[in-house]
Amino acid sequence: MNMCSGPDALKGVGEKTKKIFERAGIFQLGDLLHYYPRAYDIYENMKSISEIREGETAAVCASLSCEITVRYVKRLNLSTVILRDSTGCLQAFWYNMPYLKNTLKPGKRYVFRGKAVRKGRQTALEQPAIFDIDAYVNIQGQMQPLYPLVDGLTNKMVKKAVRQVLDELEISEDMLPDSIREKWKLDDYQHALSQIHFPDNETNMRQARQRLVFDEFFLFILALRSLRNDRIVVRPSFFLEEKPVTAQVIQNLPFSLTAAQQKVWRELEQDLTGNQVMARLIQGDVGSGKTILAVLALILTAANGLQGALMVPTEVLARQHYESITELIQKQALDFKAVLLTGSMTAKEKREAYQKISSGFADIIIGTHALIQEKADYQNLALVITDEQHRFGVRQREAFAAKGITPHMIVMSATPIPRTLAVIIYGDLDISVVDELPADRLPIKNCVVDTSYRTKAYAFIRNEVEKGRQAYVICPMVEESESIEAENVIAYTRQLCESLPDTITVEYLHGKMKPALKNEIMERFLKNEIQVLVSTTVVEVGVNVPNATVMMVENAERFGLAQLHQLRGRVGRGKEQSYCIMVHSSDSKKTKQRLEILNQSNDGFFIAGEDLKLRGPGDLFGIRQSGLMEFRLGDVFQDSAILQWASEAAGRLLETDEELLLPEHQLLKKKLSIYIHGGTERLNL
Ligand SMILES: Nc1ncnc2c1ncn2[C@@H]1O[C@H](COP(=O)(O)OP(=O)(O)OP(=O)(O)O)[C@@H](O)[C@H]1O
Repeated sequence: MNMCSGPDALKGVGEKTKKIFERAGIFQLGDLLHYYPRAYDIYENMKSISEIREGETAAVCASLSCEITVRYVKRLNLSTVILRDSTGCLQAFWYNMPYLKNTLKPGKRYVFRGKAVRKGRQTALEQPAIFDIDAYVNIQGQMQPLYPLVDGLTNKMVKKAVRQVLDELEISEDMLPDSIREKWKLDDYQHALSQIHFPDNETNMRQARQRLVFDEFFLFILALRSLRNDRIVVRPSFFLEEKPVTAQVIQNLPFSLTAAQQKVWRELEQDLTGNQVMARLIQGDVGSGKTILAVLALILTAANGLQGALMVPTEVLARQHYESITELIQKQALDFKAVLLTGSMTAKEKREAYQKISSGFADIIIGTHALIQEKADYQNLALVITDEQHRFGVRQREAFAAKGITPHMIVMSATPIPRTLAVIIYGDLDISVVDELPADRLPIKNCVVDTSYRTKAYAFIRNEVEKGRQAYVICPMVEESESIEAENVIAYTRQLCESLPDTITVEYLHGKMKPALKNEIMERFLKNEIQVLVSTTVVEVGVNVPNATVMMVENAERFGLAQLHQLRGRVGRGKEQSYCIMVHSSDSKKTKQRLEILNQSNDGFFIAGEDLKLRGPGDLFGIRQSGLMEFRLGDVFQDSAILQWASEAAGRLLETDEELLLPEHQLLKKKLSIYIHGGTERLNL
C-alpha cells in the first residue's frame, strides 16, 4: 500500500466502496490527504438532562428507563425511548434504526449526543449518536472533521480512511525550503496535514490551514511566473494587421459601444497587431459587455486569414455564443465561418468539426474544453479567448503550448477583484478593465425576503410573464448529493407549476441533465417558449437572455455574495426594469446582514469588499466568496494576506534560483512540474 494505491487498498474497502470514493474524486490514497474537512464538530462536554435547552446539540450521560418501542409513522420506522439521569427524563427518538432495540440495554448508561428539538409539548433528542462513556470521554472537547460527502459516502468512512493513511503511509518531504517556512512561520507539511484533519485545537488547525493555503497559492504563482517567462521570449509566428471590417461591425451593431468598451477594444487591437504574443485579461462586471470585445478580436483574426477560438466553461454557453456569433455573421453579411465543438456532440459531428478546423475552413471556433483535446488540430490558430480563466487555468493554457501553438490569449473575467490581488493572480497577464455598464440599463431592484413571501413572489413573476418577460428561479446546489440537487429542482418545478397558471411554461435545468436536453431547454428559454426556468447554478456564468427580468434565488443564504452577484447578473441585461428576489430561510442576523449588502448595491467591487469586512478573518470554512478559482482551500479574497506572502516568497525564490536548480528545490520543482503539466502523477504525495 502506498500513496498511489487505490482506495481499495484500505482495510474493509472493496470494489463497491472504492467506486463511492471515486465519485468524491478520491482515486488514490494520496488524494485523501487533500480531501479537506469542510468544517469541524466539537464534542461538547456532557450535560445533565435538566440543563438541556431546545435547539442546541447536546451530549447527555443517561440510561434507558424502559425498553425501546418501535412503530411505523408515515411509513418511517420510529424508535422511541425515555432517557433518565439523576436530574430528570428526556425522550430520544431515531428513524429507521429498529435494531437499537436489541443493542441498547435498559439500565446501562451511555452517552447520547444529538439535537434537542421540540416534539409535541416536550423537548426530545433527535437521532442521537450513541457512545460508550469511556469512548466519549476520550473525544470530549476535541475537534472532529466533517467532510464533504457524496451519495453513499459517510463521514465515518472518510475519517477512518484518512486516519489510516496518516498513520500508516509515509508523507513526502516538505517541498518548501526552510528559509520560506521560517520567514512566514509556516507549519511543517506533515504536521499541517495531520492537523487539518485531526486538529489538537483551533490554533493548530488555523496554522495548518494557513500552510496548506500557502502551498496552493505558491505553486499557482510559480506556475504563472514560468508561463510569463515563456511568453516574453515568444514572438508570434504570424502577424495581424488592422482591418476595416471591425470598424464596420461596430458601426452596424444595434448599440454603440460604451467608452470603456472602446478603450479596451483599442488596447486589444494594438496588442493583436503588435509583435509580441498577447496575454491580456479583460475584467468587467457582469453585463458590462465583454462578449462583443471577444467577438471583435475573433473577427480581426479571421479577417487576417487566421483562426481564433473561444473556449467557455459550459456547453450551454458555448452554444449560446456560437449562435449569437453566427447570427452576427449572417446579419452583417460577413464572409467568415464559425464552427462549434463541444464534448457532447456525436462522433460524426465532432469528426466534421475537426475536419473543418484542420483544413482551415473554420475561421472562428467556439467550444468547451473539447477545443484543447488531442484530436483538435488547428490549421493556423492565432487567438484563444477563454472565458473565466479560473475554470481552465494554467494547465489548459499549457495544453495549447504543447500543440506547438503560441496564440494570442485573451481571458475574460467578471470576478471583481481588487487591483493589488489581480496583479498577483493574473501575474502573467496585462489587464484591461471595462469599468462602465451600457447606458440604457436600469439598476436592478432588489429585495431580501423570507419564505413567507413566496406566494407574493410567484404573483410578481406571473405579472412580469404576462407583460412578456421571463424569470429564473434558482434552487441551491446541495453539495452533499448530486441526485438530491436534481430532485430539488424537479420537486420545486412541480410545486411552482401548481402555483402558476397553465399558460406559463415552467421547466427545469440542472447540471446532471444530458447536454442535448440542457441545450434544448436553454434554446427554448431563449426563444421565450419557456417563461420560467427553475435551475441550479448552471446558469451562473455568462448566460444571456436579455428578456429575462426576474431572478429569484431560493435559500440565498447558501450562496457566496460574489456568486449571488453573478446570478443576479443574468437579469438586467436589456432595457427593461429587472428584479432580484433573494429568499432566505435562515433567522440568523449575519445572513440578513450579508444579503443586505447585495440589496444596497449592484456593484461587484463594492460587494466583494463589504462581504470581506463582514466575515472577518475568523470565517475559515464559510461559504467561499469565489467558487471560481481552482484552489481547494484558499480563497483569494479571504486569504489575501497569504496570497501576498506567497507572491513575495515566489519572487525571492526565483531571484536566487530562477531555474530551480539547487538541490533543496528539487522536490518543489517536481511538484511544480506536476502542477503545470498534470498527467498521471498526482500532487498528493
Ligand atoms: N454598449 C452596449 N450597449 C447596449 N447593450 C450592450 C452593449 N454592449 C453589450 N451589450 C449587450 O449587453 C448584454 C450583456 O453583454 P455581455 O453578454 O457581453 O456581458 P458580459 O460582460 O459578458 O457579462 P457576463 O460576465 O455576465 O457574462 C448583451 O445582450 C449585449 O448584447
